[in-house]
Amino acid sequence: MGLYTNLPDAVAEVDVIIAGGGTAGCVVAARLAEADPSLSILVVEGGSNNDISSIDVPVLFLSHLAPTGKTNIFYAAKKEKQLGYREIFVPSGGVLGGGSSTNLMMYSRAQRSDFDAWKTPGWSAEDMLPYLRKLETYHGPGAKDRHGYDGPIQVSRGTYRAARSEDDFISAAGKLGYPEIEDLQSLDANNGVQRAMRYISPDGKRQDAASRYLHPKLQDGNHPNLHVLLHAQVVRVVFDKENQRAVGVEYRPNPNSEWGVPNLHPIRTAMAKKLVIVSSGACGTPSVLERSGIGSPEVLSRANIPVVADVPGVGDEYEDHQLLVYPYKSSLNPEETLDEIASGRRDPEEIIRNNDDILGWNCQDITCRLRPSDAEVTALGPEFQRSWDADFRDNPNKPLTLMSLVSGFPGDPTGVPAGQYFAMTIFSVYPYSRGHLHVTGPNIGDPLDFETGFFTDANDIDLKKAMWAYKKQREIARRMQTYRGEFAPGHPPFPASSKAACISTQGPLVDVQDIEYTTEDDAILEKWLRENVSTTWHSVGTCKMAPREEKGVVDSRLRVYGVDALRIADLSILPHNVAANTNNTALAVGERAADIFIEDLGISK
Ligand SMILES: Cc1cc2nc3c(=O)[nH]c(=O)nc-3n(C[C@H](O)[C@H](O)[C@H](O)COP(=O)(O)OP(=O)(O)OC[C@H]3O[C@@H](n4cnc5c(N)ncnc54)[C@H](O)[C@@H]3O)c2cc1C
Repeated sequence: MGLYTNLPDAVAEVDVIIAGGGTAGCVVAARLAEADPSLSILVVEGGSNNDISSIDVPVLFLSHLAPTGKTNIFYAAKKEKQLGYREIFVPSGGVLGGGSSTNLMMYSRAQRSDFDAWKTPGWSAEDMLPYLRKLETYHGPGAKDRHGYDGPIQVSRGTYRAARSEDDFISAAGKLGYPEIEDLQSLDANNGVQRAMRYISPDGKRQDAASRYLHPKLQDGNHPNLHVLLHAQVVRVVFDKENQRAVGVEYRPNPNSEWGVPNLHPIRTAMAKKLVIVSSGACGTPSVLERSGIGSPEVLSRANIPVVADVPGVGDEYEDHQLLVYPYKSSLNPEETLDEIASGRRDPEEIIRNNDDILGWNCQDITCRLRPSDAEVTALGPEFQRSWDADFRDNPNKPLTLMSLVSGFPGDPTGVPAGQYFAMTIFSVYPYSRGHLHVTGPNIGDPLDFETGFFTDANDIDLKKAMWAYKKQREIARRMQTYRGEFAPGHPPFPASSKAACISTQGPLVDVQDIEYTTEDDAILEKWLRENVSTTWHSVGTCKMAPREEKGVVDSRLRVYGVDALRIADLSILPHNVAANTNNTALAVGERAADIFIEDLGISK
């Protein structure tokens, strides 16, 4: 099997190198190997293999978010004034399979108008639908022509669901005018709620890109030219003497890898005869490019890196969906939430030994796409109304926010009273705020100049979206039969005299009317949002597919401007954001990219 931690000399020169074996990287590697088994391919992945039980077993997903964990890379942003001078740490997949191996397994597809808004030949929704179908074996409801039924990734409800929470949420959302939609992932449906589908097989296994695309090819004996080097971080791309053509990569052992052997060897080089494809994710790819001399001359000069190609868009316009999470006390039973397992009251080893159905659960039972009513838009003020009129009003395909129901306390349970909780997670899509992510020196260990930019947009439109979403999710929660009040430390500290104050209740609320928030309450909410907004782990757009003069880094065939034989395939290329959790778009980018590279390499399929 072509998995290495130390590269044999025979593999030090291949046809194609893929720098990063994440979601998109695994798809590209497997599809290229499938198209031409004689093509020699080397994936250079910074992290370990994905053969870890917390990856395979869905219910253990929270372990990947522990800051001490080794399965994610935590990209540290600087303190940002508008966020109460907080430093945000943005986790991103850091093992073979990337985010698909460490994520929360929510199945969520971009909207039709998201792809169309890219305005890029070959990437419209109609162009992308065949790839969205090709990647999946779908076990859910909906129109047959929208889904795939023989692809590598199984999409199902998994082996477990909290049916009472689902029904309760759907009934409460219905009272506020949001209907249940059986397939909210059809590209066209919007403004409703869905019983969640997941990247979990019907028998309860995580469906990550490494397990489903790459390993089968590594193990089937028919792809001897497919190789994967683990625990190896790509420092930079190597060019020919004229600095025009990418001919390889320099890499070093990952000193942070729990499984790697630090300082095993110095920086080494692997050579590529045909293509170098960078697929290190939206947080990793811009740094690889900048260390290679591709980027803004000002950024490169500050970092003491000679310019190979002047491409000013690299690392600019960083975007992420902006997450807020709100916990509630509930009357749910222990088997209906994650709380017993997450708090250690139930031993995970025991449920693994018993092969309990709960193993195949990600605790996210509902997903929603929501838009505000006209009156709610107006109430958010004239600037918000202008943004809405310009960007949303006439496009009913675009939601303002995505929301999920989590069956359990959504974080570190330390200090949280024993009990059963549920939570609403909300992220506003299409943020107006932008950040950046640049290197500050030529070495891989040099600190990053990274700002998320959350809530920096003109007129605070992103903040107003979050204010609307806070009020909306709370009204849904208050109409649920299992609601027993807010878990106060997870909500803004409204004073006891306010109608918005957090409460405890012994039973469900009756005759629920919407909370009226005063100007003082809104100020408290705004401050709280600034001090608590965080990453949704959906980084995109740092090496856009757009014209170079519009901060683009790659063209529609994913060719990096200014050099030859260098491509990008990951979520850094998104020209505009998507109203979805981003794994599906990463898989689809991988599929589309693979087809482009197969054509460019002259491989006939
Ligand atoms: C905690 C978490 C929860 C999420 N939950 C969901 C969800 O429920 N549903 C959903 O749809 N999406 C979710 N996502 C988002 C989704 O997983 C990502 O958007 C997707 O994985 C991005 O794919 P990518 O190919 O662009 O990059 P990645 O999958 O991040 O792959 C990048 C790869 O490059 C490697 N790498 C980085 N730098 C280097 C280097 N210098 N040298 C070598 N290798 C390098 C990394 O180790 C990684 O394997 C979540 C993400 C995270 C992190």
